[in-house]
Amino acid sequence: MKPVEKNFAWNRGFPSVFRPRKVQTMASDGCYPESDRRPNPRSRRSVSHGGTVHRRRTERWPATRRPVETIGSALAAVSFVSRPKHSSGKRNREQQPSMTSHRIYLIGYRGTGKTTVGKMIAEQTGGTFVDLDAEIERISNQTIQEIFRDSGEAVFRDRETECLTTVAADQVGTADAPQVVSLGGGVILRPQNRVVIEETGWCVCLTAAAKTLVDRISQDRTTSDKRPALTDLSPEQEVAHLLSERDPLYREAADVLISTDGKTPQAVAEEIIHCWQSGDDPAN
Ligand SMILES: Nc1ncnc2c1ncn2[C@@H]1O[C@H](COP(=O)(O)OP(=O)(O)OP(=O)(O)O)[C@@H](O)[C@H]1O
Ligand SMILES: O=C(O)C1=C[C@@H](O)[C@@H](O)[C@H](O)C1
Ligand SMILES: [Mg+2]
Repeated sequence: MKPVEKNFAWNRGFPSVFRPRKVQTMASDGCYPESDRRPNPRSRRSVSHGGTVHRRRTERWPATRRPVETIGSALAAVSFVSRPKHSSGKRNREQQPSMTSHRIYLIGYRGTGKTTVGKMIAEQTGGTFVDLDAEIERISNQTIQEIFRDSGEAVFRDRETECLTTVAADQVGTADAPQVVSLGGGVILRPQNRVVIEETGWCVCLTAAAKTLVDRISQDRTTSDKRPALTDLSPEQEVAHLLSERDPLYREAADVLISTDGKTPQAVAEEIIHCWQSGDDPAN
């Protein structure tokens, strides 16, 4: 079921202008066929509009999907997706008994602010913070750029799943001081990652218009180390096409969508903290 949105503009302005140069079908692990990979990451892949969309949650928990409601003016850009409860300590354990951790996952495309906002939430709630990309770099002793260059995206995705699984296994955080985990922009590509996210935390998806993302990514000083090209398209084309491919997956994984356009990271952090502390969908 699709979330109702406000200020949600991933694909705005990019419908037919930017066509992929070559269309490939994304495999279920979120990567492209090995045979199509070339050594240089910048020329390694093109993008697909036809990537597989896995409908895991509607198949597993059809009864828990509910219509989405937007909420009042203070949180006008927040959309609630259909999970029954989140993990702020008021989770309905009968419905999802495996959920015992107090964890906020942040997902969203590169540049939506997951790392920046995640740190703020942890600081302001007294919780702990984990950045999954930083964990992957730590266990690899390489930057993400170097992992892509030396080992390829498939190895990066394997390490991403490994790190996510490790982090998710910890029973950490409290309702007042949650563990905040900022995930990589592509973590939602693998169905198994989405299951882990679903079962071990409350998931907030940050969004922004494609142009906003291109601007933030190009201006961020960590981009050369952390954001290798994912296609051989221009930055603008890459963002537009990957957003269109990932959009359904972000929505599937998210409990809440929050637009970050025109908001400071602090304002975004406050929205998320407010939602977390309110303990349930405010519209209910
Ligand atoms: N709400 C915002 N307004 C303006 N700039 C922002 C906002 N959020 C983040 N930024 C800036 O965008 C850049 C990317 O932010 P950040 O690294 O937090 O994104 P990310 O979602 O973690 O990206 P990635 O998926 O690549 O790790 C940084 O320079 C950050 O300061
Ligand atoms: O969007 C993506 O696929 C990525 C986003 C970053 O967070 C990193 O995880 C890496 O650069 C891949
Ligand atoms: Mg980040």
